[in-house]
Parts: sequence; structure tokens; C-alpha cells
Amino acid sequence: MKYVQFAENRPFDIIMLGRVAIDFNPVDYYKPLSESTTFKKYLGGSPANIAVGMARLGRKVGFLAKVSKDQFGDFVINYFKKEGIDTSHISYCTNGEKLGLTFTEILSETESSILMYRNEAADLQLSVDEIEEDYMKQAKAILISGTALAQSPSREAALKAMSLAKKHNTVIIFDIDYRPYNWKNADEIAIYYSMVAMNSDIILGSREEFDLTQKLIAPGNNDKDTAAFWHKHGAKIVIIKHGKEGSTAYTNDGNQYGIKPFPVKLLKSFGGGDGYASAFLYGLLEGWDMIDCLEFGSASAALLVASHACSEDMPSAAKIQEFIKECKEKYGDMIARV
Ligand SMILES: Nc1ncnc2c1ncn2[C@@H]1O[C@H](COP(=O)(O)OP(=O)(O)OP(=O)(O)O)[C@@H](O)[C@H]1O
Ligand SMILES: O=C(O)C[C@@H](O)[C@H](O)C(=O)CO
Repeated sequence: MKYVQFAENRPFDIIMLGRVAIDFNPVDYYKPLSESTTFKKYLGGSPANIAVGMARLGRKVGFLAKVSKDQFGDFVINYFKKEGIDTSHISYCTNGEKLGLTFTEILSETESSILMYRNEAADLQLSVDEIEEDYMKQAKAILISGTALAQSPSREAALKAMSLAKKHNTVIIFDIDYRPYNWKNADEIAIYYSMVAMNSDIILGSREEFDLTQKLIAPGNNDKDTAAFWHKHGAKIVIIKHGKEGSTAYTNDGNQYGIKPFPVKLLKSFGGGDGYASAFLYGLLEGWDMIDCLEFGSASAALLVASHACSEDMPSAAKIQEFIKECKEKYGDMIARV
């Protein structure tokens, strides 16, 4: 075992559970959203973007979700199919719930934000009935996105998937992925985030996301204490991201590995985390050393924050390799060992 033990001979490398949405990113950017008139439509939602990223890196990906029974729901299913993602466990909502819509505001070369419409969101309608034990044991890993925990019935569906994954030694990855919409209060966030983090092999989040997760059980931790806390509770890899300051992976053998971001011209501040997760997990499944997984993740993240889309611009392995090579030639070694 290098860092985590992936079960061999399973048809799926990873199954994602959580948010699927539609992104509308402005074509006429560098102005407030209130003034933008033209948008480009993309598949969106963090786990959906990660699914596309990993599929483009050649991994076999499945997805557990509900989508709206309309043209946008069809768009998601067709897009996933085109990318080679298994849609056998994606079903349509039956009570008129709609896919969430996300509008990106790109104000300037350094400032961007998102505006989400997620009332009665389709992805939060996933229920325990849709989590089949047989599907969970067909995957090497499952990724649970934190937004799936924001409301029932998706909350219980995520917890059921986690329990079944545990039963079948499917590696559990928790991407905290905090989005304020749909949560009621900070205690609720802390209760459900910590429940999943306690059972996860790999936890990915920003400092703010770890603070939210630990609010009730280990408040006020710094990064090292945070990692030690989750290692004590069973996590094997804890990744703490600090946006353009870079990120650090803490492994449960007591080592830590830091990576700086690759220099790029930022277009939007969203999607970096999704590029990072998909390329990092790809490296881990390939059995690479931690620092190489981080480098790949950081490079994909940089390509994503420099791009217009979060899903459509997910790079191939060759593109990431080429980008790393070019950056190293221009700027020297990116690896910040800490
Ligand atoms: N300005 C930047 N230039 C290059 N890389 C960046 C920049 N900002 C972020 N990144 C990369 O993206 C990674 C993830 O960013 P961040 O810490 O904001 O995660 P996140 O909140 O999960 O992102 P997301 O908005 O996708 O959910 C960073 O660790 C870094 O590698
Ligand atoms: O759904 C979101 O959180 C915002 C989207 O713009 C984007 O697709 C994303 O998920 C980035 O993490």
C-alpha cells in the first residue's frame, strides 16, 4: 500500500455523488453580472466537473444523481454519455424539481464570484432508494461532495453510500466543497461534514472548509493540528488548499508535501478545486508518489482557473504534462517542499 489501498479488479475507478448543475459563464466579461448580456452554457457542479476531468484522463467513472426531467436534464445525461461516464444511476426527478443554475460573474482580472439558483434543486432529491449496494461495490473509490449533505433526502443517500462503501472497502473521498446555499446553520454543517470526514480515507478542503467541519469537535486548529486530528480518526490523506497560496497534503505516516500554484493568467477563480481533485486522484490511482500527484493536480487547477469553463475545459493527461514541462522550462521547479 502506498497511501491508500484501492481494491483491484473493479469495473469503476470512481463513482461521484453530489451536485450536478448548469453553469452560465459570461462571454462579455470584466463587468458586473447585472450588465452581462451573453452567456455560454456548460455542465457544472463540482463533482460533475471532477467526473469529466477524470473521464478525460482515461478513468472509468460513474455518477449517482438526480436531474430535472427537461431539456437541461437531457443535456447533462447526454454530456456525461459523450464523455464516457456511466449514467445508469442517474435518474429524472418526478416532482418538477429543477437542476441548479450557476451564473459566474467575472468582474476583473482578479475578481470573480458565482450566483447560484438552487431552490428545489434536482441533485438534492437523490434518495436512499437510488443507492444500490451492488453499484457501490463495483468501484475502487467513491467521492462524496459536501453539498449533497445540505438537505434530505440527498443527505441520507450520501450517508448510505458512505456506509456501503465502508462495508465493501471502497475508498471514501470527501470533497468538502462548501457552498452556502441550501445549508441552514453552522452547527448543521459541522454535524454532517464531520460525520462523513470521520469515515473518509481522503479529505480535501480549504482552510475555511475544515474550520466549518471541525467547529464542534476541534475548533481553532491550524493545518498541522487539523491533519493530525483527522489522521487520528482514520483519514489517510488530508489535503488543505489555500487558493493561490498553494496547498499541502498530509499523509498518515507523518509526512507532508506542499505544492505552489503554477503561474497562469487567472480568468475566473472557480473550477481550480475540480481540476485539482481530478488530476490528483488520477495520479493516486496510477500509484504515483504524493508530490507527483500534487503537481499534476496543481497544474490542472491552473489550467482550469485560466479557462472559461469548469467542465468543457478539463485537460487531457498529455495537455497537463505539456503544461508542466513548459512551466518548468520557463520558471524552474514548481515543487515547494515543506
Ligand atoms: N490564481 C491561481 N493561479 C494558479 N492556480 C490557482 C490559482 N487559484 C487557485 N489555483 C489552484 O487551484 C487550487 C484550488 O483552488 P482553491 O483553493 O480556491 O480550491 P476550491 O475552493 O476547492 O476551488 P473551487 O472554486 O473550484 O471550488 C489551488 O490549490 C491552486 O492549485
Ligand atoms: O457549482 C458550483 O459550485 C459553481 C460552478 O460554477 C462550477 O461548475 C463549480 O462547481 C466550480 O467548483
